[in-house]
Amino acid sequence: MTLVAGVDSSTQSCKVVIRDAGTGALVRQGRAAHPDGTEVDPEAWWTALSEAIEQAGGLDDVAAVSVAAQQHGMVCLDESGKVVRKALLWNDTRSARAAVDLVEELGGPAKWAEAVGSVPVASFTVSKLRWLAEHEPDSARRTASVCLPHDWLTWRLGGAAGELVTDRGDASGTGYWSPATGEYRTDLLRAAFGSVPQLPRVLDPRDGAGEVRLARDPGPGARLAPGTGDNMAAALGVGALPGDVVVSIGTSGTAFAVARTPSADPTGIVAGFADATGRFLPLVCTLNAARVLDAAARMLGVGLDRLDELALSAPSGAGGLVCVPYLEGERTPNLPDATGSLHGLTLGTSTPAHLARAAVEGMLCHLADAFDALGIDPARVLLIGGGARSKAVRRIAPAVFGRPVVVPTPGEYVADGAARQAAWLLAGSEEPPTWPAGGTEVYEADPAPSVRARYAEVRGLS
Ligand SMILES: Nc1ncnc2c1ncn2[C@@H]1O[C@H](COP(=O)(O)OP(=O)(O)O)[C@@H](O)[C@H]1O
Ligand SMILES: O=C(CO)[C@@H](O)[C@H](O)COP(=O)(O)O
Repeated sequence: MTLVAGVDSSTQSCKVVIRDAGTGALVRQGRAAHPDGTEVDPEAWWTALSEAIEQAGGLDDVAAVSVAAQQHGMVCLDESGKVVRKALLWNDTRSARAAVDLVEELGGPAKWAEAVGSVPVASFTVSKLRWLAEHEPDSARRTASVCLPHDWLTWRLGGAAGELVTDRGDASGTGYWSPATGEYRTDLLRAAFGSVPQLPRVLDPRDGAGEVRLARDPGPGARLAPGTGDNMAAALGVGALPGDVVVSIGTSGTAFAVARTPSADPTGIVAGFADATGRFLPLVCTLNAARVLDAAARMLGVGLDRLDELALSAPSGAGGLVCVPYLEGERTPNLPDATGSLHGLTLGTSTPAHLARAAVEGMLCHLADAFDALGIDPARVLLIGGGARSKAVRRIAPAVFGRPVVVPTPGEYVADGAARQAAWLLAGSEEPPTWPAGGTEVYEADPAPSVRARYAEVRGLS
């Protein structure tokens, strides 16, 4: 049996799966937590990855490894390859003003969409680099190269030697690489940052990224696949086909689809990303998703299972109580300084059950807005991510989305997608290897348009 490893280094944690390259069967797995916060020393990702690998039984018998990670994070390295400052993550909104300035300077959002398929908001690497140049000029001066979390972890796995590499999917989240032309827009980077640091070489989906070289293992190691952004890996892991929309409820909420042609939304709501197979991945991202449920459970002093029970015991629409869940500011709509709010508190709705229901419905209405913005009438809506483990989410989602939702067996689809990419590298085939599809459950419910309507009424008041 030939083994492959897939890594998901996402916002809250690092997960490693080890699978049979031929059948896709899960053999071993491990996970470790990431620190809280929107700026993180990349060394903490390395520590978590090492712990998760150890827990998964090591890589000694693994033939290929691929790393998928949270998109957009700004990792700046100096001449000697040392990290210049903590990485600013996708959900760090200090670069919001920088994004506004960049959009204005290029002549408006449509110009950016045309140039790189997306319009910068605080999340994009290009906005973070502008922020760095303006607020920490010393760090900016010491920055010899810039890469993304998955690029940096891949480089570390390769022994922190040799060139930095990335892939189309993750490069498309920088704001200075065009999915339509497949080229860096160093002119945009220079205009944003004042200079052009060294950038990772963008690999094709089937290229190799070297070999794993860990200090304790001086011999030839496993082959490294290009890796990709976590959403691109999730599309591969869940086996999304053109015609599907995937809704992921992780730290971020995302709605995305596999497309054959690049997109360029001049409103900036849909980011025109590339995927990990040579296709494209139009995507809408929110800053607030699974952690809305964590916050509601914390406020109620209960665990997530009890939150589910409470939410399911309350009436649809929570008696008019609506939660607008902008707890970390928001990216879609672009309201970086927004806060969350509750509308419709009465004596009747002041109960734990109503609050739990409002949190679940508010989070889902927010995601349904993201789904609508994609403008796709899909054959299937697939619900994945940590939040899809919630019974209340699975039961209420079809009512809020107004259509059935397909919930794949809870699993680590980002890490699985990375593992599939690693198996693809070994196979050398035209398309990724086909692994048997896992189980799914279809959830159906009567549509509840009044829940969406009430949410739409109050969302602008936040
Ligand atoms: N049963 C559950 N009910 C609700 N939320 C859950 C459940 N299990 C996990 N989660 C939430 O999912 C989130 C983690 O999801 P994940 O997709 O791993 O995030 P990320 O990839 O962004 O780190 C956490 O906020 C966690 O509380
Ligand atoms: O910024 C985006 C997508 O553009 C986020 O989806 C990040 O990629 C973080 O993902 P999770 O940690 O929530 O999976």
